[in-house]
Amino acid sequence: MPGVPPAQYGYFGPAGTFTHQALMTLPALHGEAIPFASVGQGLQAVRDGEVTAVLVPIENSVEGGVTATLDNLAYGDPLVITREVLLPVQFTLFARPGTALRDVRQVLTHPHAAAQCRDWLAAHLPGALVTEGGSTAAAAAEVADPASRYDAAVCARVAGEMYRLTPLAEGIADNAEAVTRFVLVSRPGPVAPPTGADKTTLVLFLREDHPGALLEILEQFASRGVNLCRIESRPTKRTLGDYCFSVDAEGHLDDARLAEALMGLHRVCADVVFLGSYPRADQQRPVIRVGTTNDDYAAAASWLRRLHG
Ligand SMILES: O=C(O)C(=O)Cc1ccccc1
Repeated sequence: MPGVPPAQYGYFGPAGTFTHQALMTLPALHGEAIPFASVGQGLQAVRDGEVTAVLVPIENSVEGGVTATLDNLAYGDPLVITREVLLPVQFTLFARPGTALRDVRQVLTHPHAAAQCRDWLAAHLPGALVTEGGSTAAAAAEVADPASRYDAAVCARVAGEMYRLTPLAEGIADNAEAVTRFVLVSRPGPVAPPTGADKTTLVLFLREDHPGALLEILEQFASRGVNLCRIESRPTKRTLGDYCFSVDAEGHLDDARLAEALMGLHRVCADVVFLGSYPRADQQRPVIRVGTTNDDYAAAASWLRRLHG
């Protein structure tokens, strides 16, 4: 179409990262894929309008939350999640051609990859120093340089092949079932309509520390029949012991039970950051409890109006 610039999608790169592979599973995103060396740089490029959206890792089934992503979304200028992608991750140890496993003294990889292969590395390379760097693919690129001090990288098979490295050991994750969750992040805009299997991400700041403060937050969800699929505390970075809560709730902003829970949270919290309602990657629909459908809420509201006579 003349005059309309093609969309540009950023991802946590370089080429060959797990995030890059996750982006490839979204063929509906037509546009140029642009790598960013850090989550922060990618998210800033969205804020600055350099790219339409960026794909970043947010959570791993073994290692937990990706704090660089959670904190940037919680404390940076407003952004929203519009999609999520789940990717099973498998790790391979790659070295420069000619290097044998017994020659490996220094290993470079991403912190989440190091954490997920910790037992294997301790058992098979007990004397090796494991250094955590930018990304798994950046580690592969570094190891490919003959002048590098690193002998091996833990990365995806595609990354090792891309940089013409030699696989020394495949499937080295301590948990073969590990899955990483990635989110596509855009500037705030109209929320896409519900699909019936949606998630809403929020960051909740307590008004003041008091007994039952967390219970008060949880009650807003529980009393409206809203299930949570993730909750974790993150330091507010103001003072030691001061936390906010990063939450994924089942449902969409257009679901009356979730909207009512949000209004309740707005009353009891100092701040509620809305990070988007988007379709669940697993398409799992919520169990809807009796009395919590949109029709139930509408009927309750019209009953209340009728009380005026
Ligand atoms: O470094 C990468 O390849 C990433 O995309 C981040 C990451 C690292 C380990 C597991 C999943 C995602």
